[in-house]
Amino acid sequence: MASAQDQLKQQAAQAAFDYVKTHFKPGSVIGVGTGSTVNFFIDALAELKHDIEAAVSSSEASTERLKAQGIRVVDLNTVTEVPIYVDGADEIDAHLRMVKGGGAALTREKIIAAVAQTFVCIVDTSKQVGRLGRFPIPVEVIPMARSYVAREIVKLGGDPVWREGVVTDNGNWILDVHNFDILDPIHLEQQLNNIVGVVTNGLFAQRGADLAIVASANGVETVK
Ligand SMILES: O=C[C@H](O)[C@H](O)[C@H](O)COP(=O)(O)O
Repeated sequence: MASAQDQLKQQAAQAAFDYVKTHFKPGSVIGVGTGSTVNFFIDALAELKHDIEAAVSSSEASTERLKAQGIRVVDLNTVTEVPIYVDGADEIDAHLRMVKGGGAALTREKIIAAVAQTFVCIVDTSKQVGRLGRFPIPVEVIPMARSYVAREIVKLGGDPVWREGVVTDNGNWILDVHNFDILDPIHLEQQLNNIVGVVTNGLFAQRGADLAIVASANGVETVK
């Protein structure tokens, strides 16, 4: 039997599917993120496979799952518009700023989010926070820069831990940064990006979500 949290993830995913069904223009490309919540969304999306021109995907795992559902996946370079992007998050605040990358897909997620017109974030209520940073901030680094980047992060007040053994879809490594006291997420996002050797970081504050679909025991709520 599915856990209570999985049931909430599935409810958020189903509500996102309903949103897509209402707002999606047949023949356009949909952006699809990564993670256990998105997996429920991909499974629901199969129903629309004849209307969807194609999907762009933020990970090899999601690409495989989309293809298994009969949904074509195309290279983002062949696409100029992504009207809707659906993805999960590890944390989301009231301003719809997020922490992402628990599944190491942050860089491709940030790229699709940058292209997308509407970012729909799907979460269960456990991901809602007053202030970002309880979940460690993932930072994707070029492997040879790992130690240097870690030292620079310590100067910013964080405690980086190498996610040893994990290689991203881009061939890079992840540092998970604990104990940041995040008063200004946009500023920290920029500071982390300014460290040489950082590919990107899991703070999605400059470009947050446009819409959050949050499932809790009281039902599904849409936050704009
Ligand atoms: O890298 C992974 C992504 O940012 C996910 O969207 C995030 O980790 C949430 O995943 P889940 O839905 O499995 O909690």
